[in-house]
Amino acid sequence: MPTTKITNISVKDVRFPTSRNLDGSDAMNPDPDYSAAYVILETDHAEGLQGHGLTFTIGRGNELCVAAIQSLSHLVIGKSLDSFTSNMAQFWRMITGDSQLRWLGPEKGVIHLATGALVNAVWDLYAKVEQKPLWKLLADMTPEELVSCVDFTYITDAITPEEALELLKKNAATKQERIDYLTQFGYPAYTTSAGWLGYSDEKMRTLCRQARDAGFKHMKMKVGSDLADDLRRAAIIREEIGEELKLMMDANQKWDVDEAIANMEQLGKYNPWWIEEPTSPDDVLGHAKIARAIAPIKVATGEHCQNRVIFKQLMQANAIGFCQIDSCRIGGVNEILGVLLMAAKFGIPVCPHAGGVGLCEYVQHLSMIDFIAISGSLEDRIIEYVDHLHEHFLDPVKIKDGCYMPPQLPGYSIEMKEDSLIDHEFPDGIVWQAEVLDHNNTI
Ligand SMILES: C[C@H](O)[C@@H](O)[C@@H](O)[C@H](O)C(=O)O
Ligand SMILES: [Mg+2]
Repeated sequence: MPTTKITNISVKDVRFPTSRNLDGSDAMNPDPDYSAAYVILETDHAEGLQGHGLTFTIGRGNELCVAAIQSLSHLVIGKSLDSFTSNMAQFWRMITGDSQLRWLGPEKGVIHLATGALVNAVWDLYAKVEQKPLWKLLADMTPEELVSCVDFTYITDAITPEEALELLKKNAATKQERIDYLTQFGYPAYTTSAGWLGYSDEKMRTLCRQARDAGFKHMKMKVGSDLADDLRRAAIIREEIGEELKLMMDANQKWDVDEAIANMEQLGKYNPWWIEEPTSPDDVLGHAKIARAIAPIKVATGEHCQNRVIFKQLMQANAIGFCQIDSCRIGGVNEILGVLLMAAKFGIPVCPHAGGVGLCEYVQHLSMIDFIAISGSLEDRIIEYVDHLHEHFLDPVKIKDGCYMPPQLPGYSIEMKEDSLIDHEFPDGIVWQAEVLDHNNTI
């Protein structure tokens, strides 16, 4: 088969005016405009295949990610896909190892968000060329092949390639059973759609009822603005969902460590399963202190965890009960696989961060490969689901009875419709031009 060459890259600043309805609002982020720094890898493939990837932001600053992706583009333009896929760990080290760009991180912040978009676009292209959805491409790899995708630099004190191999080999013989299970029942999801901070009590009640009727067994609410308000809203949600559904709380980094402990003492009355991002995402020891103080309520974090090293420390310090990988905050599929392997070794369930734009489409593949080949378990594992913006994707997620059904089309499910990309391009797309008109009319 002829090799596929990456001939060019285009990068787009795509934004959705979600702040209009306060969708996605939380205590730290009251007015997010869900956005994507969106990459298209052009190729010379006979069927015109392209690789698509994005990194998620909440509006202003998306242009910085676009610029960072452009700065990385020389690392892939003119190269063949085979030269990457023949040694995926080396590919990832090459992308994160440009000595001048590395200075901007290393492996954190805007440059790492950009890495996530670019690396994921390469995986999307790889899966399309192989004509498999990404989860299946990974599921069909031997344990040796899967381990060879991971850069173990800085994590060998937590897991070595040999240990990873052993772990994967244990699950290899029974992979098909779990694929069959997913095909029949799907992967369990939880919803955050009802619990955004900016929603009225009435809207929250209606959405709670709808979510319950749709078969969800877990729901997440936002906390962290005002304790009295959090307690009042938690009481309303419990009234609507009853005691048997699991309730999770998300403070989006609002609290100091001791404040988190004190507040959770009171919110504990509503029996939360986890408290998410109780404090700064960089405060490993702070998370550990909170975890010790509020047990059996668990601590969850990860959507702002900057790389595998911080995930490693959170696990080593017994600071988290749930690991919330984010598909494009860290450096894409390769780095995520390293985190999934560490989580499996430490026995910590992975419940990915999703929602935003495209994150549900992405993470379903990651949880599925975790179940099929890595942890081999569904116990205490659920994928976040938010009911926004799926209509913009060519292969949107399919939810059945509160579960994600395995995607079937080749790729990483992240390709957006052409019209959506054009209409939402910032600032010239018609959606943003209409926003400017609205704004001028109201002043
Ligand atoms: C600004 C965003 O909507 C966040 O609130 C969201 O990602 C959230 O933390 C989540 O866990 O879904
Ligand atoms: Mg969160």
